[in-house]
Amino acid sequence: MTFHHAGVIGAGAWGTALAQVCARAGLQVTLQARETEVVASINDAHENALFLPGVTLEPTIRATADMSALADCDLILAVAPAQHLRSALAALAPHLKAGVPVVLCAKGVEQGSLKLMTEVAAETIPDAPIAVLSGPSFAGEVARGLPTAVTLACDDEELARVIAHAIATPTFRPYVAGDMIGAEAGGAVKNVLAIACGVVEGKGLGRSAHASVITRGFAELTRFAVALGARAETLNGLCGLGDLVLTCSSPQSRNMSVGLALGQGLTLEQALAGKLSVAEGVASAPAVRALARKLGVEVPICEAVAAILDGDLAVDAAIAGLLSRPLKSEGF
Ligand SMILES: NC(=O)C1=CN([C@@H]2O[C@H](COP(=O)(O)OP(=O)(O)OC[C@H]3O[C@@H](n4cnc5c(N)ncnc54)[C@H](OP(=O)(O)O)[C@@H]3O)[C@@H](O)[C@H]2O)C=CC1
Ligand SMILES: O=C(CO)COP(=O)(O)O
Repeated sequence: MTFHHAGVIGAGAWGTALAQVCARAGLQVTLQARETEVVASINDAHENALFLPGVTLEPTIRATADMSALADCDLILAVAPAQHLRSALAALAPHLKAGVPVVLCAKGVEQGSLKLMTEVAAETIPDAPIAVLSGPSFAGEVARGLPTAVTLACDDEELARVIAHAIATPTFRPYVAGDMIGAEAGGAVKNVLAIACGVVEGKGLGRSAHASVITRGFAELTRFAVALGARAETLNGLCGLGDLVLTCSSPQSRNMSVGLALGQGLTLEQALAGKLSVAEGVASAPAVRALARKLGVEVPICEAVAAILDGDLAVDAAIAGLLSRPLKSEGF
């Protein structure tokens, strides 16, 4: 199987960056956006002025508002945010040819249903071969051609390899893996943990606290993913540890910047005011909390983040609560 024409759903920052990657990898690219101004900006000025300003896009990328324009694609990358993936895939379904693989790129858990993105895809496009792309990748960096490596997970190893080769460039290295649940759980939970790290930063709690939250957060993330059916080793890779370290370490992360604002005393409403872009951890935190409770897994940092976002727990009380938990073991 070889691919020639990639369709990208969602022209936010990441969809646009992935369209850029695919174009650089030599694929014909059709990028579907909902806003006509985004379509015009990409087609006329080769820039996504709304979601990824300042990056010159490959001139071969064609944007469209019309989902039916993806009917000729032999590979689809679904990059709508997690809370909109269901409606985006439902809109794609009538235009999706049999056998065309769909790569899920959103990082989140669906609120209400508490479903992972692969479960949403199983309900909306049940016959499509599915893969998951996740890992440390700030859209702006990737779109500018700065190097990174990501996880491309799929049940079908051969398909994972073919997709990885089709979208790889000298600066974008997909590593294949067989564990889709691990890849998507890693991406969803690291966003919640990045909010926690932002709070640590905003409160000025220091580098040691920051490293402790990343490490205990990683334990939490792995526990949660394994309870969902993931393999722990997947979380040691780019889609787990790799993305956690990136997102928890830079205010370039929308999730970390929300946490920073909360730590500095802003309300959630103030932290999100005027922002077009998504901080997926805000919607995923309550879903991760609910799913963890259902699975009987302890996720104290995610619980604290969800309670802060709900307005049920003040930041200082959340910090005091985490610090006063019974002492634990790292293993004997
Ligand atoms: N930005 C990044 O660095 C990275 C982001 N991701 C993940 O990619 C996903 C998309 O994020 P990103 O591209 O950054 O998004 P942005 O915040 O840049 O853009 C917002 C996106 O939301 C979409 N959107 C808003 N409302 C709706 C709606 N009602 N229905 C469908 N789509 C809607 C927009 O679609 P439209 O264009 O059609 O308006 C646009 O794609 C997220 O899950 C994110 O975690 C993963 C790796 C890196
Ligand atoms: O997923 C990302 C990097 O891998 C982007 O993180 P933010 O959504 O927090 O900006």
